[in-house]
Amino acid sequence: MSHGWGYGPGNGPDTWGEDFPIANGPRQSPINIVPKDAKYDSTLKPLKIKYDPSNAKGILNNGHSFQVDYVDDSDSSTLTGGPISGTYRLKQFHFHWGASDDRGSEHTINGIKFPCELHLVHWNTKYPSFGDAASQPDGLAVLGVFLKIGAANPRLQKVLDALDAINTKVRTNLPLRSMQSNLYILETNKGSGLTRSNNGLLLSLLLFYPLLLDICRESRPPFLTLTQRLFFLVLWIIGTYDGSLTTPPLLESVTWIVLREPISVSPAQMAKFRSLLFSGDGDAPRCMVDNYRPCQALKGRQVRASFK
Ligand SMILES: NS(=O)(=O)/N=C1/NCCO1
Ligand SMILES: [Zn+2]
Repeated sequence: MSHGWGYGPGNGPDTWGEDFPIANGPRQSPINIVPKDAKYDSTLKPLKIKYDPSNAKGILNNGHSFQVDYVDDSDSSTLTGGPISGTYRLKQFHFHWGASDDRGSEHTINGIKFPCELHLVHWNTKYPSFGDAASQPDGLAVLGVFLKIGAANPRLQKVLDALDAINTKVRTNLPLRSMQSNLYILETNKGSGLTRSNNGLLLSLLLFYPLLLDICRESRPPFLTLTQRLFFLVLWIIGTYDGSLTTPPLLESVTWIVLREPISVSPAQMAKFRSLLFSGDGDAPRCMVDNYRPCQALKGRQVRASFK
């Protein structure tokens, strides 16, 4: 039985070009980001993230990573601004990580690897579906967030708590009922009049909360109300560029938006990621680690940044 693509010695990233020749294409991902070579682009608009936790529909182990899938039949969870035009809907998020803390991220910064990288995958609503968008040069936008070793991330823990139920590769989504209430990070300050219904900036995934709150603290002019401060939330982009999916079919349809600020993950939480298996029930167990593609050639592409 021919094994599909994976991260092992016989089916890893250096073999993907056999079935997916685009692996050697002109805009492959990930890449090494060299901040001093990135071009500061003052025209980059503020990134606007709006996620509705009730859109989360399931979590699954797909044999390459685990992902949380979102209902994407409306514009209730979207990404706008930054380098993209129009509205992109959240489809799913997933992670890439290493067998040890010295590796695991797909993008690198000055050659430095992080232990883990979060990808939030969005599709351009100018196309009828994710599948249609995925074959278009401006079809997808993926937000990349690095995870760095530090304090345990209580909000990340809510996601990791679900992993015991998807330890092996499965084909179906595990309902997320128990997690939905926790998937949201922040009840924005009710006193500020920002409520679930009317707040377009309801903060996004639990994974961003500490990040956004810190940015809010750093960037907020003291005289502004929380409401106004929220609109000053700035997510610094360390690198945005035209790239591809980093997993087969490696389609060159992704606008990558890699954030500068990492979020924290504890060693114990990293151990939880590493407790997953690539293998399915009944197969010889193979630990799900090192599920990252190495950096690809830049091939003349310009990487832009939202800060000097
Ligand atoms: N790592 S990645 O580029 O986000 N890859 C994928 N594949 C399907 C959706 O996102
Ligand atoms: Zn990914």
